[in-house]
Amino acid sequence: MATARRRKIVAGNWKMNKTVPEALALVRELRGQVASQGDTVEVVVAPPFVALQPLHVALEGAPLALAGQNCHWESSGAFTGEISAPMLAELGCAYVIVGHSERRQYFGDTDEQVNKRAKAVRAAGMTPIICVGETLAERDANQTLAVVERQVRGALEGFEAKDVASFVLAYEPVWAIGTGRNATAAQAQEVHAAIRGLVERLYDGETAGRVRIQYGGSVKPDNAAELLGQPDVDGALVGGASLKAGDFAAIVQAAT
Ligand SMILES: O=C(CO)COP(=O)(O)O
Repeated sequence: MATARRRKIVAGNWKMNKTVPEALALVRELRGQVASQGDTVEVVVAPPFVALQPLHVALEGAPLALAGQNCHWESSGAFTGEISAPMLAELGCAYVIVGHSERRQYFGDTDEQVNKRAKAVRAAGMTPIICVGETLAERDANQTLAVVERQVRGALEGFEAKDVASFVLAYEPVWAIGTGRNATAAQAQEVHAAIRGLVERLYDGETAGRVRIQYGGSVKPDNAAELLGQPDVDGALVGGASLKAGDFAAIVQAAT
């Protein structure tokens, strides 16, 4: 497999948190704290949709990219309450998270829908951050690699190597999300290596060497360095700890 030098990517998934004034205050703080890491680590924030436009303006020239937390697969139409990929691109988003386990659990997102969303993101010129991960019951039943493989295959269906090489995959074990119980570095590395191996089988070594794989699930300042130090862990997708500038900046620092 090609040993490409992958630039680490740390993204904050704010989920349904922060009003617009709170979002502006958080990025104002963050901007100062992550400014110097901008070259070695890519830093991304994914606020609620309503904060995207004000943050787009506030982040002008800052080393912080914007992401949407989800999008619909059609570009427009009668889909009340939905947001399309071109709408997110217009607001300056470089990334869109698709297939987050909360979408799969609470809103019924299927592998096929995740694939359609990822295609819409790519077609709009952005990069999908495709989330996969097993539940505790699946891990206990030794199904982890089978579940993750099914999700990755489903999400990547119909994509070519050149697309996938630029994508971000995020391994987020469901049992580690918001629980304070992170996967150990060894558990994360095992699944990340399996995902990279699968990308090599589906595409080629060059693509597998370039695709970036984030770990997510209770990433905090005190466990980030060990997780991010694993050879196949190319960044972090951070929930709770991304809501505090100091904690998020410390995780970004751990990625440098
Ligand atoms: O779901 C996550 C990021 O997408 C992880 O959330 P926590 O960091 O709060 O566990």
